[in-house]
Amino acid sequence: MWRGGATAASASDVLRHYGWCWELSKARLRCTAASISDVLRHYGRCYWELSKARLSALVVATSGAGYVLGSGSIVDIAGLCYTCTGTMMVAASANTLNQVFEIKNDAKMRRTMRRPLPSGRISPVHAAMWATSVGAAGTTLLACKANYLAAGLAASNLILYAFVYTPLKQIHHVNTWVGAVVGAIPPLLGWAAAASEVSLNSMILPAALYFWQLPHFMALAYLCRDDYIAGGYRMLSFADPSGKRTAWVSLRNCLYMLPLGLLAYNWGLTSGWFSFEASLLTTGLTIGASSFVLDPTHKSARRMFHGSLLYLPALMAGLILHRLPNQ
Ligand SMILES: CC(C)=CCC/C(C)=C/CC/C(C)=C/COP(=O)(O)OP(=O)(O)O
Repeated sequence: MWRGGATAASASDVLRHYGWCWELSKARLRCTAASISDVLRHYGRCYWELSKARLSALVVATSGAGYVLGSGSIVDIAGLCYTCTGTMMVAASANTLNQVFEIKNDAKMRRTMRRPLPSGRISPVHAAMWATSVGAAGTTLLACKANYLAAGLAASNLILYAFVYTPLKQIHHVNTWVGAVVGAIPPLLGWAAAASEVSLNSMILPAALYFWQLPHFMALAYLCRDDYIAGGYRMLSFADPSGKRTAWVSLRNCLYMLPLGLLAYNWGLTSGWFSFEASLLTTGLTIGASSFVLDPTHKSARRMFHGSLLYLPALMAGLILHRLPNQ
C-alpha cells in the first residue's frame, strides 16, 4: 500500500514537473515569437521610412503610366507588375542612399530629424546593406523581366540621384533642376520597359514631370526655407529671401507645360480631349504660380503646392484615359 502510494505521488510529481517544463517552454516560445515579431516590425518600419514609401509609390505610378503609354493596344499586365516592382525597389534603394549620405543634415531639420538614421533606429551600415541589396535585386528584375534599356535607365537614375543630386544639395541651388531630371526618368523607364525603345512621343510625360517638379519643389523650398538653411542645403530660396525669384521660376515652368497637351495630340499619343484637359489643368496651376509671383507669401506658396499635388494625378489620369495605343 505504502509503496503504491509513493509511486503514485512521485508519478504525479513527475507529471507536474514536466507540465511546468512544458508551460515554461511555451512561455519561452511565446517570448521568442514576440521578440522576433518586434524586431521584424521595427526593421520593417525602418525599411519603409528609408525607402520614402510614399514618394516611391508616386515614382512607381509615373513609371506604370509610362509603361501603359508605351504599350500597344494590349497592356501586358505581368510586364507592368514586374516593371512597377523593379522601379519600386530601385527607387527604395536610391532614397535609402540619399538618407545614408544626409544623416548629419537630416538631424538638423525638423522635417527629417525623426527619420530612422538621424534618430539612431538603424545603423548606417545596415541601411547601406538594405540599399545595396534592394537596388541590385530591382535592377536585376528589370533586366530579366523587362529589358536592359529599362534596367540601365533605373541604375543611371539611382546614380544621378544618390551621387550627383544629393551632394549638390549642399553646394548649389541648381540641385533642384538636377532633381527634376531624376523625377522625370521613371516614366521613360516605364515606356522603355514596354516598347524596348524611347521615341519623341515617349517624352511627353517625362517633360511634364520635369516642369511640374519646379513649382512643386520651389513651393516646398520656400515654405521650409528656415529648415533647409538649418540643414545646410542650398535651395534657391536660400539666396532669395523675398521669394520673388523662386516664384518666377515656378511660373516660367508652368508656362513651359502649356503646349504639352497639344503636342501629345499632334504626335498621336492621345486624343484631342487630353489637350483640352491638360490646358485647363495647366492654366489652373499657372494661375496659382502667378498669384505666388504677385504676392510671394506662405499662403500663396502653400496654395500652389497643394495645386501641384492635385495636378499630377489628374494629368496622368487624363493621359491614360485618352491615350491612343502605341503602334
Ligand atoms: C528608378 C529610380 C532610381 C527612381 C528614383 C526616383 C526618385 C528618388 C525621385 C525623387 C526626386 C527628388 C528630387 C526628390 C527629393 O529628394 P530630397 O533629397 O530633396 O528629399 P528629402 O529632403 O525629403 O530627403
